[in-house]
Amino acid sequence: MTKDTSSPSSATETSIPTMGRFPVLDRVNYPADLRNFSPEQLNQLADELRAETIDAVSTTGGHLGASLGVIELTVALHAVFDTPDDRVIWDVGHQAYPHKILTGRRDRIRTLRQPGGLSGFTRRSESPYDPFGAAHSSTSISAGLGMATAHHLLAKKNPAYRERNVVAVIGDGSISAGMAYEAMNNAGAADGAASRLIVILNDNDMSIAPPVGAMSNYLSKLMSSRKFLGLRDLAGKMVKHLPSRLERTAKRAEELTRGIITGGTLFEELGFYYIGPVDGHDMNQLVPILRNLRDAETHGPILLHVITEKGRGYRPAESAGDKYHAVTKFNVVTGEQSKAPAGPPSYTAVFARELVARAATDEKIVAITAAMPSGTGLDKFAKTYPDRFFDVGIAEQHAVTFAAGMATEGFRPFCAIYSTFLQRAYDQVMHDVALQNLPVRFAIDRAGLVGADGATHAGSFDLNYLCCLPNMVVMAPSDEAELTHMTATAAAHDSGPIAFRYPRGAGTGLALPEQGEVLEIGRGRIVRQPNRNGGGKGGIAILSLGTRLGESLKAAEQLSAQGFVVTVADARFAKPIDTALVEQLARQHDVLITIEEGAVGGFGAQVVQHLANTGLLDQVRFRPMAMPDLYIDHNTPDAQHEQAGLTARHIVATAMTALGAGCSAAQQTA
Ligand SMILES: Cc1ncc(C[n+]2csc(CCOP(=O)(O)OP(=O)(O)O)c2C)c(N)n1
Ligand SMILES: CC(=O)[C@@H](O)[C@H](O)COP(=O)(O)O
Ligand SMILES: [Mg+2]
Repeated sequence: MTKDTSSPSSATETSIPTMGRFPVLDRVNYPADLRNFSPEQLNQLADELRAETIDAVSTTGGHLGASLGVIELTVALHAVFDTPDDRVIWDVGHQAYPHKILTGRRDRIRTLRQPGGLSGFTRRSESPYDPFGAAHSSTSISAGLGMATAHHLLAKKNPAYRERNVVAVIGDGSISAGMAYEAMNNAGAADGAASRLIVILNDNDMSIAPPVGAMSNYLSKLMSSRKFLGLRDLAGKMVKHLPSRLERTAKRAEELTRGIITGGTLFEELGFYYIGPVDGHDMNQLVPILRNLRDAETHGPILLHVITEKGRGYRPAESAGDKYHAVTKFNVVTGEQSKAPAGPPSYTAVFARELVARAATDEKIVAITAAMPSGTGLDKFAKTYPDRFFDVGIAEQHAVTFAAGMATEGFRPFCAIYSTFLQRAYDQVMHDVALQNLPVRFAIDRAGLVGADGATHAGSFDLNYLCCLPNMVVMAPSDEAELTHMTATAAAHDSGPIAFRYPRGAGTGLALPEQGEVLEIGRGRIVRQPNRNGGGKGGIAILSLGTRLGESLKAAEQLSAQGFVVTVADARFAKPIDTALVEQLARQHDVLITIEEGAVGGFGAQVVQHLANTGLLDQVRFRPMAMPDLYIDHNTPDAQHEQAGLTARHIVATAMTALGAGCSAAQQTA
């Protein structure tokens, strides 16, 4: 997967360079504009929409491959369904760029993922055509069933109410998650409530990496064992009155009694009416099929299985291993993506390097990812130790409990999951790991603010949800050398669960140690010790957790240039905190600032609790700095840190304000 390292342009640059080049697309501002198009016009619209999507993403970067795979489906859905009254829900939402273009957002499509611009995912506040916001996967069927049920209740009360069609489009990768099955389990038995729910399984045989698991194998078999449904087959299968659930169950019971196995699909067994597979790029099939579904007087939940190709219609994407899942800005003609200037290795790479090195001498180390092998760096581990690497699919909950199971048998599992996606597995972390004190190692990537993916992907809450769990050890490296040490520490920590969180992107560039050292649990370090020139107490202490240490040191320089005594310490551990260090800093300084890249209630809360319990809170002006109580939108990471108030400037201001509340002469002793 390619990383987006391009610097975003301003969201106010909203020119439409392709205007005039696309005569059919130019006529469409909203879906209503295309509903009377002829089949030829719809096909041409799809071609133009594809070209427009490619052109736009070439200037912004983003999730291109998935969008290219659903161009025809997007046009067909908006041509057939009465959106936004009929609801179309895009699972994950990373494939919704063409949908955005057709739903009144073409003039802003070149602001995608840029500061102040369109989100890279669906978002309710952006458009009525986005009935459900997403970015985390596998939510669409549940949300769709909820909407369908709500409409059903309204229709029951008011016979004049038109029950809306609800279409949930979910990918073959996303349907591996438990939530999708929970939803199907519910929908398949929901009787009338799910009667206008249509699930479209967009099967492109790709996740971010090639898909894994039995479900993926099953879909491949389903695909290869059946030819594409043509219109003639469909005529037989789809009549105006689709068989009711009761009729289907009766037919199935009768067939089973007679010993006939009709090859019913898993979806049929779950109570869905399965239609497919269908060529998802053939508009001339898609439109009549969708019309038929729309017009059917009764139907139960339906699963329409469409086969598509990720990256379709753009050769560089079609031939790329990752199908251009996520790209930087690129040259449309060559497909060449802009490269980040050579810089220090990413935190992800540093973690992977140390884990691979540790695994060489420790055969109990195993590594687990939930469908993010390249994003977590575990693809490197997989290459070296394929037997000890497990990609469990988009299934974070399962990943955690699977790791717990391995830990019970004496293995040393490293569960590498992005902070935001680990939220999915919280009960598993608590109930299956922490409560049983099992030594699962959580390598938590993308901690803190992540840039263009925005609030849905920010790793804001892991410190909060982990630090409150008994038995859990929580670390955060301040640089990549520290990450090496923490990886080693986690490997050596057999007495219970341990987590370490690190950010997206490049490290500081410092030389890496040959090998990580095992750190003493709960011990921080002082990294800047002021010269008190024989003076005693006073000044400012900054206790930083994680990679805000650089900003803390900058702030210290600025404050000491103004004559203040400043100590800077690297907490290393958010839990257990280094109580001796905290007490020392509180006793020796007038102001104690903590800083962390996480929501209020994480590391700072641990420190304040200790200060309060020891009475030290009454003796020091304590100022915890954490993220503000809001969701920070997509932007450059620097701008996000600025908005979060977590830069050197903010630390200085915090210190000055605290000092202004009663600055003593002792503080000026530097
Ligand atoms: C809960 C969760 N875990 C992981 C991800 C990261 N992720 C985003 S898209 C994606 C692959 C989705 O595959 P699929 O549904 O088949 O869609 P495609 O990209 O193939 O169109 C993954 C793993 C996520 N968004 N949400
Ligand atoms: C859509 C999605 O969830 C992923 O593709 C995500 O955008 C990856 O983020 P990174 O680029 O940080 O790996
Ligand atoms: Mg897919």
